[in-house]
Amino acid sequence: MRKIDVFDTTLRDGEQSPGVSLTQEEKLEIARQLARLGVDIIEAGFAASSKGDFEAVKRIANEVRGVSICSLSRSVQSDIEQAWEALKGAEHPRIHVFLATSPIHMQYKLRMTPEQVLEQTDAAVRLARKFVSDVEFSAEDAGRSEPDFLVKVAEVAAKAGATVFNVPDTVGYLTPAEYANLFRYIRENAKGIENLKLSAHCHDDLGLAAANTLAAIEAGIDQVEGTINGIGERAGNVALEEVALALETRRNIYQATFGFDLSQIARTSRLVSKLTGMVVQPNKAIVGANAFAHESGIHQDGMLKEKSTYEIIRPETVGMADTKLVLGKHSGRHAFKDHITSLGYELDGEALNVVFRKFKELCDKKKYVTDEDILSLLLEYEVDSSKVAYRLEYMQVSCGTQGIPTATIGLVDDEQGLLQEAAVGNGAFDAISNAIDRITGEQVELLHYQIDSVTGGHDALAEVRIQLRQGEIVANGRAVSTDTLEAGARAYIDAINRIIMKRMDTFGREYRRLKEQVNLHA
Ligand SMILES: CC(=O)SCCNC(=O)CCNC(=O)[C@H](O)C(C)(C)COP(=O)(O)OP(=O)(O)OC[C@H]1O[C@@H](n2cnc3c(N)ncnc32)[C@H](O)[C@@H]1OP(=O)(O)O
Ligand SMILES: CC(C)C(=O)C(=O)O
Repeated sequence: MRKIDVFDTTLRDGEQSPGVSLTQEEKLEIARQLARLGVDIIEAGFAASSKGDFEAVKRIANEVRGVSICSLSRSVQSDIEQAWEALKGAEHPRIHVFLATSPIHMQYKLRMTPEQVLEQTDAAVRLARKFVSDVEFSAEDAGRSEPDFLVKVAEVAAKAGATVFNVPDTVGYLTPAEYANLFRYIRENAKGIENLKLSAHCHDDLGLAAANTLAAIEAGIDQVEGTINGIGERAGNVALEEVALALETRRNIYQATFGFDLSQIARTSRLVSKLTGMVVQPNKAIVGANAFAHESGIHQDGMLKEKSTYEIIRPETVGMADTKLVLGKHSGRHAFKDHITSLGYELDGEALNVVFRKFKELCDKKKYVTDEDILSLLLEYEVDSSKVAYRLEYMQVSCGTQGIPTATIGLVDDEQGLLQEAAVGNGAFDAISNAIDRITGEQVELLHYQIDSVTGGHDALAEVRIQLRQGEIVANGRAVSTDTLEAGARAYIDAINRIIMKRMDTFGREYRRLKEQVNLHA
């Protein structure tokens, strides 16, 4: 297995993401975690760019051991000197000098001729080599540079003492085949670069950063540059965790490794996301919240039977929590049953069908169905009073700032079928309860009405609890719905049904008492 050097630039190119600015402490914390992950070189910053960056590079150089610490530097004397000042305390210091080599950059940005670029490359690398034995030279915008000119730059850099020649696709322009061919071209045509390590540095402007990096690896390069979570200038850099896992999962193709402790990937990703404020998109490969989540019934069924049906990487390999079977509108009975079993419920047959149907209805109303929602459905099923008397068939409510609140209610009773009534009230719920009272003919007193949100958000389930009294009998009703008025109506009906249940039970007990008395006297 070929070992590829990993050059992490989360703290330099990653910090160039708009809006990201890390403190010294934060940079140090990330650098320590990168060392734990197993990167080979940490580009700690651009020492000459600001006092803060200088100090951060210096601290990381002094405090992080076991890895090379590097500072970026323009090909100018003062930048290189400052890089060295900052890196002095490092166990393995590297100075990374760069100069653009594409016609566009040379003409418009640097206002230099190709000859001047060659001269400055030579001078910059030679100066850096006076301070350190490890010097990387980057031909900025190599992706849009003339291959023959790059060959010349590589030769000059190698002769001046560079150890690494980086070929950045600075603007993410190349395709995988073009990038791979560029490396082959340089390796085959440049003279005296046998000891020069070739390095890939990809940006994701066309979403090709990972594909380009892998193509470069296939072309035999020695070093990969990238960032954690793919953060960086514009669309970002290649995400190192993606390449690491591609190498791991497709060893048969690449036969190369980063040598990472893969179990540190999730932790590193979370740390970088937290400290930079760059949120990881849920569907991001390897480290996104959905990367190991399965929502649809067919996939969940497959996962329950054999994980390899839909998973090419085990989440624990990268330190993520176990696979999530997310329950949603696309889930099936297998996954639903498995999930409620994990919540401590054993349902089968018709009972499972009833709760599963209610779950599907809820999924059509709510974006995310949480465990609390499911527990509410299960509770509602367990204590379903509609088996005793009334069930809500429909309700229609009219209310507003003007006019009288009015409710039309349709209840079903197994013996009498559909029963309908309308009523007005002081408010919408009052109108609803009056219409229900008309249908049931029950004389009840409302003792308590309480509404709570089961979960958060606009589509949260509302839970209504109601207490009613009829003479000596007090009964509680409870219901949940995404509609607060519907939850109120169902809770009210639930309480009435329980009053009826209790009354029947009381009559039953009285009947049994009288019957026992008659038997005693007989
Ligand atoms: C592809 C990359 O990611 S490259 C790294 C990009 N990162 C950064 O730029 C972040 C840090 N940068 C900074 O803080 C500032 O740009 C500084 C401190 C480096 C320079 O600031 P200033 O002196 O104000 O110059 P400014 O940034 O406006 O312009 C850049 C100058 O450097 C020159 N330059 C650009 N690249 C190089 C290079 N590799 N070597 C030498 N000179 C260079 C430009 O031609 C321009 O020179 P000019 O002033 O003669 O026209
Ligand atoms: C400085 C170089 C390596 C760079 O960041 C780029 O070209 O994208």
